[in-house]
Amino acid sequence: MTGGALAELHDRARELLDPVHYDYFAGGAGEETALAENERAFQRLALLPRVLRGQSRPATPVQLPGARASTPILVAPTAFHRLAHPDGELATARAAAAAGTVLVSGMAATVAIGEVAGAAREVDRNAAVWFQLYLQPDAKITECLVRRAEDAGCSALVVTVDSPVFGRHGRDHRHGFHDLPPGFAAENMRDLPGSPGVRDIEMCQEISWRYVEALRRMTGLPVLLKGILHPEDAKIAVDGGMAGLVVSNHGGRQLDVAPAAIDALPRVAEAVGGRIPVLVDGGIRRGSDVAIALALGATAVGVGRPVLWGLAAAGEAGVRQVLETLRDEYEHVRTLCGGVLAGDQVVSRC
Ligand SMILES: Cc1cc2nc3c(=O)[nH]c(=O)nc-3n(C[C@H](O)[C@H](O)[C@H](O)COP(=O)(O)O)c2cc1C
Ligand SMILES: O=C(O)C(=O)c1ccccc1
Repeated sequence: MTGGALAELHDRARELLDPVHYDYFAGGAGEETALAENERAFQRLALLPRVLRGQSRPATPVQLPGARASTPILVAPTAFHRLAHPDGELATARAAAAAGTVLVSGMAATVAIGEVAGAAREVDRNAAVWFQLYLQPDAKITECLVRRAEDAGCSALVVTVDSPVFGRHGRDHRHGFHDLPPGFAAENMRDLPGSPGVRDIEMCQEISWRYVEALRRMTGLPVLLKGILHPEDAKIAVDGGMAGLVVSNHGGRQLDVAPAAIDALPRVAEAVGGRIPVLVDGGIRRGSDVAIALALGATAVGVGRPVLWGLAAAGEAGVRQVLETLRDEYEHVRTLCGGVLAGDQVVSRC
């Protein structure tokens, strides 16, 4: 459940969306424990403000791989935006560019990456768009997707590594929702080598670090790994030349017994030791969640479902409202905290 200032947009989205599509966006894996924990974990945390620090006005830009964002609040990759709004990923891209932040556009987008990146650049010619992908068992397919992202002008790749198999989403199963309705397609998967039409996205449990290394050699783009929770995996990623990590349990849509992303962040940040940026997503619903994540060592955060609610409620303007609200709240909280956010300011409410 979305609390705070974004609750109304969530309610509006729920009213407007087909209930099957609403449940696809809202739902999680298994008993939805990881999904609920992502939000609950933030409620268990509080921030100790520092005082009398003679602050300057808050400016909160962040340097990220291939992007300088004006806020540390990114759009996380989510699938099938045209199910939320007819403009789909084009609207999301325009809103992210207007907010001066990075859109991570998904491999499972319903608009092709070239058009998505083009829409962002029409708003701001320096807009940064990253491309999220799942490594495919056939390296030729992965390589073709990488070239499409490069040709589109994407400035980084985000490889999602928490999905050796598809998550089991009970709500989708109960609705019999397994495929996009007619008229919608995962447009990045169209006309790939050896497959006429739209190819299925494959999850493959044989994918290993060797595939990541092959990808790194395939492209000059920075590569981030998304879905890291274990500190040892974070160390392997740093040693393997990754440009960044996203601590994430995939919004509670993969391993249901996974911890909340924010609870996994401190150990990952410690293992990385500042060598590369560490991002986190899952359960970010208000500005104070952003502040807590940054205090615990994140460089930036990703926002998934709230962006979908904004998109469903009001298209581009709705996504802009989500990003602007989170930014405004975050800057306010940061100022009240004395303009600093460090690990020693985070305390438990329990
Ligand atoms: C409907 C939906 C689709 C998603 N699709 C993808 C995807 O294609 N690739 C991916 O890496 N993550 C995907 N995610 C996970 C998000 O990138 C992100 O990890 C998650 O939504 C963050 O949690 P939040 O929704 O609580 O903000 C999806 C999430 C949702 C809700
Ligand atoms: O729904 C998801 O969470 C997701 O990651 C996904 C993966 C492939 C196709 C569509 C969505």
